[in-house]
Parts: sequence; structure tokens; C-alpha cells
Amino acid sequence: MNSIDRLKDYHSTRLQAMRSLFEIVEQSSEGTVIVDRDARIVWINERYARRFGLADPAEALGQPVERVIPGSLLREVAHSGQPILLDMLDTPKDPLVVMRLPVRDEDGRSIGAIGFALFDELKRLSPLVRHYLSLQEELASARSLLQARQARYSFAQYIGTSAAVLEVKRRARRGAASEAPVLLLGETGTGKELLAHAIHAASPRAHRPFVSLNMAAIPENLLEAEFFGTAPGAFTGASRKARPGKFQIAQGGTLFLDEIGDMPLHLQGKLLRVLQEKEFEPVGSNEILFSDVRLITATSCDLEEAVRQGKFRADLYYRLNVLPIHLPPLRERPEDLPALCEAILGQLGSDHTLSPAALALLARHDWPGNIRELRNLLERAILLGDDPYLDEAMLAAALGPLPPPAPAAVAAVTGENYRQAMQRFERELLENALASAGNALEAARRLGLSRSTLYRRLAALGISSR
Ligand SMILES: Nc1ncnc2c1ncn2[C@@H]1O[C@H](COP(=O)(O)OP(=O)(O)OP(=O)(O)O)[C@@H](O)[C@H]1O
Repeated sequence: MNSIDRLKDYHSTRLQAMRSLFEIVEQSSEGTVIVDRDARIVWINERYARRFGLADPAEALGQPVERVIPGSLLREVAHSGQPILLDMLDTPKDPLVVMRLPVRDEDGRSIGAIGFALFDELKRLSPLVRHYLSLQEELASARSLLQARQARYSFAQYIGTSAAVLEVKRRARRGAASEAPVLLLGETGTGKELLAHAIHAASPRAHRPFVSLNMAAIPENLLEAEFFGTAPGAFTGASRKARPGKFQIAQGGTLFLDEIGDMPLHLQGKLLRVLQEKEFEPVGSNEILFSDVRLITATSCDLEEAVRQGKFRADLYYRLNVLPIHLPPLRERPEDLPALCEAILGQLGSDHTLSPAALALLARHDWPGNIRELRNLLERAILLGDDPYLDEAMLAAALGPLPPPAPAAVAAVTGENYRQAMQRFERELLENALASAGNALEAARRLGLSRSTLYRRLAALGISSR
């Protein structure tokens, strides 16, 4: 075949294809209409005319397309020469899925447009729509979960300008910029959790989840599943479905392990393995999952002492203790009290201010519950009085009677060693608080302790919380 014949062949095949395309789409669609450059109908098939209430297609000829098909965009297509490949057209009956194409002359100029109604019922699209909707739902729930797992605090919320606080912030910023494990050390209520959030928020993982787990708040037999998740039906009573653990949920983000000193020894070994090998197995599964999690741990207990007593693995301690940050107790930084009070009153939505004598009283207090205790105290003081100016007497009332000097403390000088005396003092303090508060939650509030810390101390001293 010479080149002229081949060209002829190409042209005729193309013409054939165009004709077939038109016929097939026209026959299998729910309707077809053709308009001229001025959007007047030059042809409409019977089915389509009937759909728009015309008994005879001839009635539509010469009419502006919108008069017959309200909402039609064929005028726009004829003018612009640009197709609208897939769109929805609302009709009084059902919405239609439509395709609109320009009609061009030999020189490529638009001389009209052709519209096909591809389906009249969305039913035919419904598998696609269902898939799309379920993807949308998944996306929305993933977004809201992620939002719930975003860091709640930034460095700006860790208030204070004392030298100790500035050093904490300096180290924490350094921690945020690195991937190394951070160990937050400090008494209860000193802001360890706040700082963990802030480190995550300032790290390159900020847009990924922040997940926290308090070792003291979860029964020991459930901890492993909480950590690593479970395979379907992993143990009696376990859900038939696989349940992700915190390591999976925090994937790509930060895992904050609070009260790490309370982690049972057998789990310490497993945590060490994750840190070393970056992989773990869900409970009841042989599958090995890869872990990409940045670890921040915190404790209010003396980890080195726990290592000496064999309660905490030394190798894990060294792994976690790469960047230790000591959070100072409030009594060691009284100069931060004015700024802290102002910030907390602002968070509580109050416009109260404190007199200088009230601030001096706060500076003399010991703050065993640190900033949590300060917050509780200010909350109480606001509730006690209407006066927006909080003076010394009001704060003294909110602080409550100071614990009476325990006669037993004097006796300790004679017989008990320091540890025994401290334990007895703590036992009396906690028992009195439980008795006067009526329940553990209120007792924790009054003592300025977190509930988990109170439970931990009660358990350590063998005191029942009932
Ligand atoms: N430097 C700070 N500036 C402002 N608020 C603070 C500061 N430190 C702590 N807080 C507030 O004090 C309360 C206790 O803080 P957080 O829970 O972070 O302490 P924690 O050390 O993790 O306590 P625990 O060991 O009992 O869990 C929170 O309301 C927190 O917002």
C-alpha cells in the first residue's frame, strides 16, 4: 500500500470510528441533543425530548436549549469550544450524568455542541459513589483522630523565665530538633507532659500523631496489648478484630510514656528490643511490624535508684537517658510565680489579680504538687471570693489549714531512720486526705497530685483507696 492509500485508509477508519462512537453513545445513552453556535437545538432524540415533556422531538427544533433542558451548559461549550467531560445535570425527575462536547468545523472552529445524558439513575454509578463516600468517611475519621492526637501545648505555654526554666527550654528545643529519646525528670505537676507535647509540636514529626500512655494508670496484664496491639482473637475475651497498640497508632509520630519507672520488668525487655531493632510483634501474632516512633519518657521517681534496686533495667535506662531534662520544682523557682499565676488565671478565664502579699505567701509555700497544685489553688481562690483582687487572706483560706506539725516527726528523731519517718508521714498525709476528701479523685485534687500518682503512692504504701 502506498502512502496516499495508507492516508485514505487512516481517514476512512477515523470517519468510521467517529460514526460508530456517535451511534453507540447515542444508542446506549439516556438522551442526546445537538445545538448550533447560538445554542438553538438542531437535533434531539426522541427519548430525551420525552424526558423533558415533549411528545414530538420536532417541537424542540430551533428553540434555545435552556428552554427545553433547564440548566443546560451547552451554550457555554458551543461558545468556549471547551468540553465538559463529566457533570451532573439536575432534572425534575432524577439527576443525570452528562457529557458535553463542542462540535467543530474542518478548520477547528466551534460551530455548536453535542450533549449526551450518560445515565439517568445514579444507581449505575453507585459502586463508584459508595467507594468514594467510604473513602471520604475514612479520610474524615483519620483526620479527626489525627487532630485528637495532635500536640496540645507548645513551648510558649511552658511559663517561666528563671534560669532553671530557660535551661529546660533550651534542652527541650534541642530535643525537638533531634530524634534521640528524651527523658523528662521531675516531681509531679512540674509540666513533664506539657513539655512532651511541646517537644513533639516543635519537631519534624509535628504533623504526625502524638500518643501518650501512662504506665501507672493501666493494669499490668493489659500493658503489653496497649503497647503492641493484639492479633484477632489473641486471648480469651479479646476482640475478634485486630486491635492496634500505641506503637502502631503513633507510627511516624511521637510516643510519650509517662511514669516509665512503673513499667514492669518483662515489658522493659520488650521495649528495649523495639528501641534496638525497630520492630515488634502484636500480642498473639507472629507478624513482625516495623516501628518508626520517637520516644519521650517521663518519671517522677528516682530511676537510678530503681536501677540499683534491680527494678529497672540498666540497659534500658541508658537507652532512654540520652537527653535527660530535669524540670525544676516550683519551690526552687519562686521568681516564676507572678507569671505563672497570671497565665493560669488567664487560662481559667478570670481577670483576678494577686496582691503582692498574696504572692509573697505563695512564695513561702512548699508546693509538693507543683504547678498542678498552684492551678488548683487559684481555681479554689476564684470560687471562694467575688473580689477580683486576691489578697493574702483569701489565698490563705484557699490553701486551707497547714498540716499540723506531726508529733510523730519529732519522735522520728529518736527511733526511725529518714526513710521510715518519711513513709509514716506520707501514709498519714494520704490517709487524712482520703478521709477528709471522701474519694481518691478529690483527695488527689486537694493534694495537688495527679490521680495516677496518688494511686501509685497508695499502692506502694499498701493503703486502700476506699
Ligand atoms: N511551666 C508551666 N507553665 C504553665 N503551666 C504549667 C507549667 N508546668 C505545668 N503546668 C500545668 O500544670 C499542670 C500539670 O502539668 P503536667 O501534667 O504536664 O505535669 P506532670 O509533670 O506531667 O505531672 P505528673 O507527673 O503528675 O503526671 C497542667 O495543667 C500544666 O498545664
